[in-house]
Amino acid sequence: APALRLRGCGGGGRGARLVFSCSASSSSPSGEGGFSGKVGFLGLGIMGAPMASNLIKAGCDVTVWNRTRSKCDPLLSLGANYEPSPADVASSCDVTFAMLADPESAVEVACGANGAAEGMAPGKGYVDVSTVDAATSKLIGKHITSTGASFLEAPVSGSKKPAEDGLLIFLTAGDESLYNRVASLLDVMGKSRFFLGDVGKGADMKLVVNMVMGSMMVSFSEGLLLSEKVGLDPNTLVEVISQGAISAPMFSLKGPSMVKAAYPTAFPLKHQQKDLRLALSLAESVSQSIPTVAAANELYKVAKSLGLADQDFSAVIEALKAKEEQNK
Ligand SMILES: NC(=O)C1=CN([C@@H]2O[C@H](COP(=O)(O)OP(=O)(O)OC[C@H]3O[C@@H](n4cnc5c(N)ncnc54)[C@H](OP(=O)(O)O)[C@@H]3O)[C@@H](O)[C@H]2O)C=CC1
Ligand SMILES: O=CCCC(=O)O
Repeated sequence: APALRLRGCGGGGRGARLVFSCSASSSSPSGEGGFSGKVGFLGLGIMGAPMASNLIKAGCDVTVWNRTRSKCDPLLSLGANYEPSPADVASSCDVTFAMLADPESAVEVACGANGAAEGMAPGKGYVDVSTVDAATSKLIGKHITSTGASFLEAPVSGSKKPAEDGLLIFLTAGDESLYNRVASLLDVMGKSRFFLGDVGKGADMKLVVNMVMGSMMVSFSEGLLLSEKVGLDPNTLVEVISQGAISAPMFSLKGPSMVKAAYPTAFPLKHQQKDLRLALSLAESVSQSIPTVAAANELYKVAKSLGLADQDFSAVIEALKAKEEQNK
């Protein structure tokens, strides 16, 4: 019998809440209340590959596509099917997930030539788990729903390791019946899910979370460098922080390698900068001032110009080091 597992489920509508419930479907999406049908997955990068892999391992019938074809191979070895375009995946599957880099690629894959919308039809669903802004998500949703299919945005909190471990947090919004239909699939890939209302609310939540994270990383970087400059061991700073009120897994996880100037990529710096850019635009849309985020964004831009776009976002500390050098 499948093991019982605690899962957090966001309540519906406005003011979503975290309600814990027991789910008996941690390892299998099929069964009562589960998903029966074919699942498509578009975009097999750092996040998409382990998410699709977990669906396959849970027994789902998965069909994959990725712009760079070779990234499909490990999934095909696990038993996935392949289709040569997003449209072909969408037309051969009941529900299709997409995990793309940014707004431009998410729109291209969903709405472009041979895009997923071309393969959509009534009864099918499209779940975009990429991090994009609300306007992009609404545009994609409009294309998908114009075919009679349903649309759910479901960006995720959690990085490479939670994706591998099936411990992501889904921030969903859009079609609530599609949300309920794919709940068991989300539970294979994640540890909790929130339904936040109309399309755009999931994207907004994701950008707010990531803008906090991006600024935290800059502040942490400044602390590491200052501690070293005043003769403290930055490793001790990491340890002290880990025991106090500002303890965060991110600091404990990334601090030791940052001290060694190593930035193995879990969350690419270029994506963090994209999220800060989108968060700044979100804040602008409601005349909210977010000066700390604006300053952090400038540092990520400097880091990109130093050739660090594909390193982990913790490499932003190198932008501070470069500024130090300039000031000498
Ligand atoms: N990494 C992380 O920790 C997290 C990332 N995210 C978000 O998830 C999304 C994916 O992130 P991640 O997996 O890390 O990113 P990657 O850069 O590893 O993967 C990006 C994916 O997008 C595809 N892609 C890029 N441009 C195009 C295009 N023009 N047409 C078609 N496909 C394209 C890539 O294809 P190809 O292989 O051909 O390049 C690849 O499959 C991003 O929105 C990111 O912000 C969210 C939570 C955590
Ligand atoms: O978008 C990336 C989020 C990374 C994380 O939540 O650890």
